Amino acid sequence: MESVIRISQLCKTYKGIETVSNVHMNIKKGEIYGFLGPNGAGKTTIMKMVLNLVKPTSGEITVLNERVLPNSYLYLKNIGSIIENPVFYEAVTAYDNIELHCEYVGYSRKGAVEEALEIVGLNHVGDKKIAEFSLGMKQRLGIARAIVTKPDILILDEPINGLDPLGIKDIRELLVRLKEQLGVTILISSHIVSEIESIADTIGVINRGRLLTEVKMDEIRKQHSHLEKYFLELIMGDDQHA
Ligand SMILES: Nc1ncnc2c1ncn2[C@@H]1O[C@H](COP(=O)(O)OP(=O)(O)OP(=O)(O)O)[C@@H](O)[C@H]1O
Repeated sequence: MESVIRISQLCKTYKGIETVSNVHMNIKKGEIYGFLGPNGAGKTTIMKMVLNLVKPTSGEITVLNERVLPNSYLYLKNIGSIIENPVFYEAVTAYDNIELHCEYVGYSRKGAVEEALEIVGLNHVGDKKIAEFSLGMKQRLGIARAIVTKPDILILDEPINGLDPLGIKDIRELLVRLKEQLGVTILISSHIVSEIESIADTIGVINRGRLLTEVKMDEIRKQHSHLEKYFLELIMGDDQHA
């Protein structure tokens, strides 16, 4: 299957400390790639490098067959993203926030904002100001903003953070729908294994800046009862060698 994001020999050093070390990843078209690792493992840094928000120290990133270079930006039109907590204009309505985003990225399609709000289940509160939104509503709105331009790729950094169990279920179902109905490729990070277990096609596990494994969920299911056990064994085994 075709790779939409290819990462090879990727390294990032901050103040002499290598936080991402020789990482290789292959995210295939139309899959949900669960990017798992403990706090501080390097997930956000890698996602930021894919989005050209952080420049790699060395290595190569290719998105939709285009090499990401320091001044690349056009490829970003194909990607919707949430990195860390989504930030909005608090005094502006949900609808206007998404519309402002569309204007900013130069996207205009009639009904796009309504459609995105509907997909994430916020169509009834489009005229509410963000100041009145709960954390879960903001997370959903972050996804609405990420999908409003109908991107081929979604990069979601811990999008389920702070949601209640029902909210988590909704977002999971939404991501699967986006994959199945729209063929969107999704890279989603988490440090909570159970959030990812039921929806991911492939798992990449990162610890201390190194990718320990990249494996199909089907393979894990064949050999292990739970992803959590597999994940903890990998991380603890790696930490023992530190
Ligand atoms: N701008 C920066 N300057 C210095 N160190 C940084 C910077 N950004 C990240 N780091 C360090 O890089 C490492 C990886 O951080 P990163 O945020 O990528 O991890 P993460 O896997 O996303 O963690 P979490 O699950 O907590 O969000 C951490 O040790 C962090 O302190």
